[in-house]
Amino acid sequence: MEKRPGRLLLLSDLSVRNTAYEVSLSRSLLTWKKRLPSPVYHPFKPSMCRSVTVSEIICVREEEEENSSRDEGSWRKIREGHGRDCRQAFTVSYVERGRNHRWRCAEVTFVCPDAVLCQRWVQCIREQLAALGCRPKHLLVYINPVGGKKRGKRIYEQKVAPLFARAGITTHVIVTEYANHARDHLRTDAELKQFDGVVCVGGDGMFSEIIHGLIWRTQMDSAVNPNSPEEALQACPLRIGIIPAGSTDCICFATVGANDPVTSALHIIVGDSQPMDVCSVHHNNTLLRYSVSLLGYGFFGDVLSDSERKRWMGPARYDFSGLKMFLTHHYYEGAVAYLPAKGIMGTPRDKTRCRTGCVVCEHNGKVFTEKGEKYKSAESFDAEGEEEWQSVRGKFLAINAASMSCACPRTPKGLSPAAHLADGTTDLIVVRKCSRFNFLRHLIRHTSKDDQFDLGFVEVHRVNRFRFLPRQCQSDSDLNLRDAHKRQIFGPLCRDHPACSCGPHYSSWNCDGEVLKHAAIDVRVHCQLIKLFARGIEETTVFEEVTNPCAI
Ligand SMILES: Nc1ncnc2c1ncn2[C@@H]1O[C@H](COP(=O)(O)OP(=O)(O)OP(=O)(O)O)[C@@H](O)[C@H]1O
Repeated sequence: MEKRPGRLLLLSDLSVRNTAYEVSLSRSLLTWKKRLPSPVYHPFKPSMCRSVTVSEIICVREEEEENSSRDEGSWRKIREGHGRDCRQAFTVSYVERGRNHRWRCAEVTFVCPDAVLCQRWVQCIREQLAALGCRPKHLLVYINPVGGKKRGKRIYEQKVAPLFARAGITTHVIVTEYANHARDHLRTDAELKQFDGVVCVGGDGMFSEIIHGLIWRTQMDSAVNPNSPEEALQACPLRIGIIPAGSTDCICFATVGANDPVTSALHIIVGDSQPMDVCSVHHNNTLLRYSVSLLGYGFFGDVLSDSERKRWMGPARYDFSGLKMFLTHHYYEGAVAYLPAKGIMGTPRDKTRCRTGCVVCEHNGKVFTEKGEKYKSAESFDAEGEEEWQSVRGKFLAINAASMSCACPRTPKGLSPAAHLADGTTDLIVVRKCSRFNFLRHLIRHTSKDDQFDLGFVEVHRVNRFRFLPRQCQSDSDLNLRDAHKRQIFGPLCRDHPACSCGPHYSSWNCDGEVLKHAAIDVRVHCQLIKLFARGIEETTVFEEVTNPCAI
């Protein structure tokens, strides 16, 4: 109903840079059309007609137009006609889409024939913005001053704070003083009721701190035990914004489509909301960590552990450790048990991609909300779920669980191209022991059009939950990977021959870039546990980018 052209709230002849425009406002759109001297219609000429959705207007402000040289001509006539300068103008700041999912704050100033009309326009636009309801007014901001190139504070002060101020958002800013400062503050001290959202300025490590603090706090406030893998966790009420300022900003890239502070700030201002699944990772009824992107054992676990020891190399350490781990070709024995996701839309090998307004996430989100009640108690979960567990045993080069596509500039398709941000599942990818050549084929396919899962030694399953137990882990509670790493120091050259008893028995789990200290883990997906100030990656059409056509 709202988008019908008949529901115009205002329609006036105003001028933009001395040119006459017909300007209209409905509940959903602000449109300005050039008044043409000839009736010839030019639908593809960008300057003919512009429109911006009201939900993407950042703010409106009144201007007292000054009589500058560029404003000569028609303006002077108005003044002469009225005997005094009564012109009024208002400026609308709005979101303008650039290339590669980047957003910018654009402005257009409309000059009105009189002050009363100007005030009517300003008031009407403000009323529409106030009615949106989803926009944050007060935010809690954590800045990591040492993340990435140590530019977090400057990025926030120069690029983000002025936009928040313009949009009328107030903030409480905390510059962190030590690792886990933000997490601990959120867990205990933060007065969360005061805020409409939490913003982190930093990289993936900083985002991880925020979700660990927020999820923990939400469970404490709801009397849910986060250490029990059987408990259905309570969804966090506050949305999280990420201003990318780290050396790895994968979560921001996956949810916004760009690593750009201004784009992220604008998604926060317009009050976007993107739900996201979170995996809880437990060991022996103790919570180890939460994960939103990748859990990797074997290859990706080894690359992370090795690269952590080579931090002095900078970002090149990932390439170095990746090559080293490919050449050493470790494999590990163990068993994976998993619960396949049932009754859902989508498979890990279909062609769908998780994009803004994803129907798979919406459908599966509903399915899991309805199923949620059944999983609330351990008894009902076991009784119903036990017979559906399936398992894979053997020797593996890699076991990965991708809760999102994990696309990044290095692997544009991602580890699991069809994985979804908020469908309540994770894609469990099992790469069995194979030759180096075959493993290379699998890795290379991440960067080509070929299906990386279409290989005999690779399995992929969309699951709700999985458990991993490494071989020789009879009493897994004692398994401490620090001992396994010590062994690696003494036997780095002979990995493929267990007979030498010099190869490592265990790899370690890479949990969103952090090394887990236990190999035996129990992972459960919590559907849409958190929400971000984002909207997923938008499908862009050439038409939209070039013309911004008028929608009325
Ligand atoms: N004031 C601080 N001093 C030291 N460490 C901090 C501080 N604030 C946050 N941290 C920690 O810094 C780590 C890295 O932060 P962040 O993710 O923002 O940057 P990054 O450069 O992308 O990191 P990395 O490359 O290590 O993933 C986080 O794990 C966080 O816990």
